[in-house]
Amino acid sequence: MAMGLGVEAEEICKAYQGGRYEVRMNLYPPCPEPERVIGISPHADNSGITLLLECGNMPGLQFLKDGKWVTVMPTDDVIVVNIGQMSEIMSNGIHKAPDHRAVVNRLKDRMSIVTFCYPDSSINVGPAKELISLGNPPLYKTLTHSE
Ligand SMILES: O=C(O)CCC(=O)C(=O)O
Ligand SMILES: [Fe+2]
Repeated sequence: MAMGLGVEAEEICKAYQGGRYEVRMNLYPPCPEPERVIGISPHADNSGITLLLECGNMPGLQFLKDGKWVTVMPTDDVIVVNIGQMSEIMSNGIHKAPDHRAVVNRLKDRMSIVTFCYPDSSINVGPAKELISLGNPPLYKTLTHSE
């Protein structure tokens, strides 16, 4: 990601050296009235990146794209990599932390295993200095992950 942005990788890596990984397992039981229920409400992750495994070939994960919910079809041996808000800040908005949600279905259980990669909670994270110039002001505050 640093290479793609043309910024110093060391700065970004430093923030993750004392970082934290959090694993969450979500289980969505089948629901007789799925259209009246939401599995996880729309949100953006506050991680740096999120690694998401959809288990059991049951779709449910949706991302908001151009105002429409788009389903991510589970694919064998594939991990979905999602951008979190801390990366949106570091990239000064070039990488977006997209809104997503999970819906339920009436047929069977769905499970996802999600790993959130967080920067060091006490390190200051702000837009990378290489991305800031007179014409490109910082669009985000510099803050720590706990803030
Ligand atoms: O279960 C899913 O596919 C989405 C889970 C999710 O977005 C989350 O745990 O933050
Ligand atoms: Fe999420």
